[in-house]
Amino acid sequence: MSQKAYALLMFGGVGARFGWDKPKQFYVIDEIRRKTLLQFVVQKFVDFKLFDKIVVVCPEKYLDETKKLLREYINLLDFVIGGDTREHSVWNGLAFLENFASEEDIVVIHDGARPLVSKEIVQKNIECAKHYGAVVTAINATDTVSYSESGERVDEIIPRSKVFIHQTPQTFKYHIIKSAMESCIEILHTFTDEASIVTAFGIDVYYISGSRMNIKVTTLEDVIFVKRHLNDEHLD
Ligand SMILES: C[C@](O)(CO)[C@H](O)COP(=O)(O)O
Repeated sequence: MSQKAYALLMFGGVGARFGWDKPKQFYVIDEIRRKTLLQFVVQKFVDFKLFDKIVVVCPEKYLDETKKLLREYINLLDFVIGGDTREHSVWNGLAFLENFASEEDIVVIHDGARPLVSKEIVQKNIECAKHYGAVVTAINATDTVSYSESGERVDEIIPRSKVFIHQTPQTFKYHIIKSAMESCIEILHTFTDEASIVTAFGIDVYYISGSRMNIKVTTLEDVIFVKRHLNDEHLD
């Protein structure tokens, strides 16, 4: 039986930390091709040609604008309204997939705010999730990392070789992510990613090597980094 692959592209947030009057997905990050973050990421996932379905999760308030910007690919996409937190948005995406997905199908969850992810990383996620059931893209910490209860002074140094920074995609067999989220539905808001939920559910999550280029656009400085990279790429 061939396993299908579904992408959940998370544009559910309103970008409070971004400091702009609209959510960051509407910011033009590719000035040469005049593409917003939203258009850039969706086009990338469409071009990968790895998915049976691509689901765009976005805030209700911006659904019309999102659809308008993506009209070029509208027949290739499905749209789901996000929830109050990231994990509620993912849950809404999974609930939508219930109509299509089989237990063993693969769900690739990706932050809409990570435009520089490569096809290789996404492919590796799908391959490894077929084998392991649950994988997270991650990189090693290269700075020294400490733990602090108060946030004012260092309590403990954590050996950095043992610290992994989670990125996306995070990829799972449908039944694993669905059962894991169901099991903690009341406390979804306490989690910041899906790997944490699946780990809390007692299922092993395996690392896929990420990339330092796969940054999450959180602030306007991050946008400058991405824009510069895309401009350089265009000049090459
Ligand atoms: C999922 C994530 O990218 C893993 O590092 C991160 O937790 C997303 O955080 P955000 O608060 O949705 O930006």
